[in-house]
Amino acid sequence: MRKKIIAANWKMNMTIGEAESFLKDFRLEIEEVTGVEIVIAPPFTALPKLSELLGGSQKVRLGAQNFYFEKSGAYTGEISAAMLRDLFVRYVIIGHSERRQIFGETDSFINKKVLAAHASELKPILCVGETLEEREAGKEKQVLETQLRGGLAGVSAEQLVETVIAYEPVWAIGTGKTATSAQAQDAHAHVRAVLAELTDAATADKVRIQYGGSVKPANALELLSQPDIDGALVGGASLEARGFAEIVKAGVPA
Ligand SMILES: O=C(CO)COP(=O)(O)O
Repeated sequence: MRKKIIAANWKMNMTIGEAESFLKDFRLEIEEVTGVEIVIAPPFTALPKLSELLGGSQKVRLGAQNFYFEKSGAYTGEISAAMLRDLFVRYVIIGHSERRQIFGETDSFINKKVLAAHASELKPILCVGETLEEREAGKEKQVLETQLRGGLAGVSAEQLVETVIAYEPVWAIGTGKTATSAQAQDAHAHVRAVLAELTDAATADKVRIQYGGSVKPANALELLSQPDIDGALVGGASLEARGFAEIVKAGVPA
């Protein structure tokens, strides 16, 4: 069985002080929780403090929201995989729709990051998802397939098992509109079918596929009960310790 993975994507929120106080409250809330993997992806500035406070905790892993695929050099404003590894970061979010839309990231650029992450022992959380126009035109499956094939080009079966896919329909991000559990399950099953085509069914069966887009304590259990939904990538609702802890608890095996 795939262990659920619940990740907080704090986006451009949380000062160091706010992150510290979140972690203090959150750890109390999840003291009894087992059987679920928890990831927090704060802004870069809060990573050193959280890394120090977590001290290599197995219970809460650190993620980054971005990085650049080159090893070092003249890339003003960028952060490398080795810099993240210095802070014991395990996961990195790649290809979030905000990076695709606002910062113009393409599938081939995203693919370079996925390959560089694996080469540096960072586990990618590769985000895919269609816009409202694409869904209304009935193209969502085609869009997912293009993003997956492009983003995962050259990724081996062993690496795919260490990759998390996040299905985030763009129309559900920050809008309060969640995909219904049936819509999400349908998309996740399609993602898994594409992964099976890229490798084989046994490999695809091991890959964890998160849902993201207005996940809240009130809808987490229903979403996480679907057969192909193996976790959540949570934005807004991950900024509050108790609410995020409730979502984490929805991922604990029954
Ligand atoms: O983009 C998301 C997580 O990466 C989802 O954001 P919201 O949970 O705020 O809709």
